[in-house]
Amino acid sequence: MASQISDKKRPKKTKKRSRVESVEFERINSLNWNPTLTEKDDDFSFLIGSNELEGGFLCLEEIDESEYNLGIAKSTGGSEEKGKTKLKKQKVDTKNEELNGEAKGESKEEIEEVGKETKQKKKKKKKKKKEKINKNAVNEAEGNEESPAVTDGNDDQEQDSVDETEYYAWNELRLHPLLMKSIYALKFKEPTPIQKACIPAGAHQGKDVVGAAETGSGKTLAFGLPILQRLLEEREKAERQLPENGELDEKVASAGLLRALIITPTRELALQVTDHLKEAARHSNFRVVPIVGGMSSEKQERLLKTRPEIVVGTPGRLWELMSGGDTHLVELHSLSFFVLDEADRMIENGHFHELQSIVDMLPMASKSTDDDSQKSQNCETVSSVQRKKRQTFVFSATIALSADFRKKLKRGSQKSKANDELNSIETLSERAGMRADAAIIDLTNASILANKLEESFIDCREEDKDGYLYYILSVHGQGRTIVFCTSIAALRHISSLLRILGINVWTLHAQMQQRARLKAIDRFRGHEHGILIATDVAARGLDIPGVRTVIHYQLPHSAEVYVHRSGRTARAHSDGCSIALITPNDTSKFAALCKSFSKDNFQRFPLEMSYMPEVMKRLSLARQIDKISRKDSQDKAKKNWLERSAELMELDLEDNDSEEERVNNHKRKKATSAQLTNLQEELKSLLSRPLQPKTFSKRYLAGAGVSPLLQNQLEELARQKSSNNSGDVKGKKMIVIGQDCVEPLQALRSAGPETKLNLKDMAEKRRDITELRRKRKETKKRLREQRRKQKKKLQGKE
Ligand SMILES: Nc1ncnc2c1ncn2[C@@H]1O[C@H](COP(=O)(O)OP(=O)(O)OP(=O)(O)O)[C@@H](O)[C@H]1O
Repeated sequence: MASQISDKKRPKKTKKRSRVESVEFERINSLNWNPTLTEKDDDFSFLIGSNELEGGFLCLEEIDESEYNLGIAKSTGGSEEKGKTKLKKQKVDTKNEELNGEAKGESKEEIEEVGKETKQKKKKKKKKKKEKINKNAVNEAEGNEESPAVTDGNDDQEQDSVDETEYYAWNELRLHPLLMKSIYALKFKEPTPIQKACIPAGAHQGKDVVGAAETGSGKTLAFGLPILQRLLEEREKAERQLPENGELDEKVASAGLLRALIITPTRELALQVTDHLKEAARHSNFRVVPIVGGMSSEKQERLLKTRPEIVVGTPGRLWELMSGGDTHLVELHSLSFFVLDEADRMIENGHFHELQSIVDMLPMASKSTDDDSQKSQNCETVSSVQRKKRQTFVFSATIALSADFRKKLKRGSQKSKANDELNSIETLSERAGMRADAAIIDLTNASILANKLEESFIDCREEDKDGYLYYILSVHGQGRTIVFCTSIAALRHISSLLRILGINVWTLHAQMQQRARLKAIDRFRGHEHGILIATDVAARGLDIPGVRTVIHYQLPHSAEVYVHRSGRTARAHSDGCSIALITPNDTSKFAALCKSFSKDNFQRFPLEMSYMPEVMKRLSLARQIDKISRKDSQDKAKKNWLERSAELMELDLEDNDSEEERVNNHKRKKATSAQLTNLQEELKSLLSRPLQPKTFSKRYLAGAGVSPLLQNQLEELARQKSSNNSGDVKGKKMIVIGQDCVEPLQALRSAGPETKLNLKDMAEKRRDITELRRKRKETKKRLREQRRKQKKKLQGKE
């Protein structure tokens, strides 16, 4: 009886405890940054810059937030506690059941039976949970559902199945258990080298960090985990200092403050970093919100009203809201972390205006000068005690390309903000308040490029580029491929050609509306063998798993962009390859690129030239179709424009053509249309066959584009045929050799060393040729001079 009474009481106690915990969490959540967490109290000033790098020319079209996981986060507070309470309740219930069993005098067998049932139930629950996770993953991949920043309590059960010993490599980094839980969920068995190096400095020593490491090496978590770690430590410290009466100091209990501001150069990157941090913060209740152009300011303001601790944004929209006086964004006194991701991109020409303005909004760290107080006028006035020491993190894969950068940082020169332009990475870091003792972690190797990246090139004439591109995509079209162009015109040209050739491609460039940009990425991400044709807007930061190949259709203007473009493949622990299409005009640019990566050898991409006649035949048809279609749409657009203009001016358009001209026009149109139909049909028939090398024998069905399914069907057909003609006559037998679409990396690896091109040799040859030309020129000059003198002599004699 006594036990029955206590059973009834226990759940109530749990509820009460959970309520207390929830209040505590709210209080801790609202606490300010604890300045004692940093090691020293040195003065530092903060100057940062940002700029809307991609957004200036885009329409600020509204996008459906929920579609892209940008919905206003529901208050996550409490779900963790709920989970815990639920779990505790389960434990209590199980205990009670056991106790009940004993109290009721049930036999051991009966108790065991109950135990078995509970186990079975647990198993079923686990299975359901697994199914749910899979479903969520699919939904997320399709962009259907918002991914929760915080999981439900069931994660506790999931964690039970984690073998923590597999994650021992993380132990030395002493991360908070809630962060480790996220790492288990992410299945990151060990920290990447940049994470290993940055976490102790950023999280435990409270240092500023300049981090440079190859593309895809996990830099986001290298700054993300220290931020979350310190916020969690701070929260726990405050929890320990909770006044005994449990009453909250009203000032301290003010709603969530902005603690970390992360600036990225592109919108897509901001959204990606947000997602990544949400995953890492899923157990710790911190809210991460993206603030980017391309969605309505009102919606962003609504997002900010939820008072997220971490904001990730692009400079343009951030500055727009800050200068508009958004309360959450201007309360910068609470800011403890300022991050510049892809920092070197931030300072590129014409992009730093907003960045500079944001920097100037940041209150100075601890010096309370007149200037400071003036600078922070726009911010909420706070006591000097509340002034926080900010940590500054500056990250990129290509920082180290700025030769003097490290030297200057080590000198610790700290210039004033006044009159400084944010035109170099050095100035940017100084203005961002980088302290002299900042940890400078440069893990880039001499070549800067990702370790597992294999690079290659194809040297070709300008007019053959399209053919080689089509060849690579159809003969080696395995895995995801990104084709980079420097101009939107080139992007439009090749995407149109490839579509005519029956290759499905998605495009991404800065003149697209934001919705379309995100959709293109989503679709590309969702297709195992997808092809994305992109400008350099996609060069930085985009983390799409399974990108196997990067093709440089046009060479980029700088070595940095080449590194970032190529870095879309060979990310994390995967490998990948890049192929650059080099025309004679590009050779010197390419040689300069190789020089900046300290590379002598570059591999030539292996080509099976017997495919090329067929490739060129198809391409020629596609070009003709493209030309006719373009002309047609241009004519239509011109006609529409004329009609619209006339309508606006209330004028009547007169047709001045004579009858004869009209008839001729009509005939021309008809002929063009017939020509178009013929070309399309011809191409269709070519495309219906697999792309075959010239040496193709009718007895063998082979070629690129034979899918495994088609190959199976054809093999089956061949078997049927041969069994029907059991008295097989020579020549009638058909053999199917499916062209196993070999992915470019595989082709490159099996190509052998003879395809290597020695750039040193190339450079020497070029030097020899230049020298030869110079000598020839000099000889010519000398001969001309001699002839002139002889002529003069002869004239003098006469
Ligand atoms: N410790 C880890 N173990 C395995 N994978 C990881 C780890 N940390 C991060 N990753 C994964 O590696 C991929 C690349 O990470 P991230 O985007 O942070 O790289 P990055 O260095 O910022 O690249 P970039 O320079 O191109 O922006 C991501 O998919 C991320 O989930």
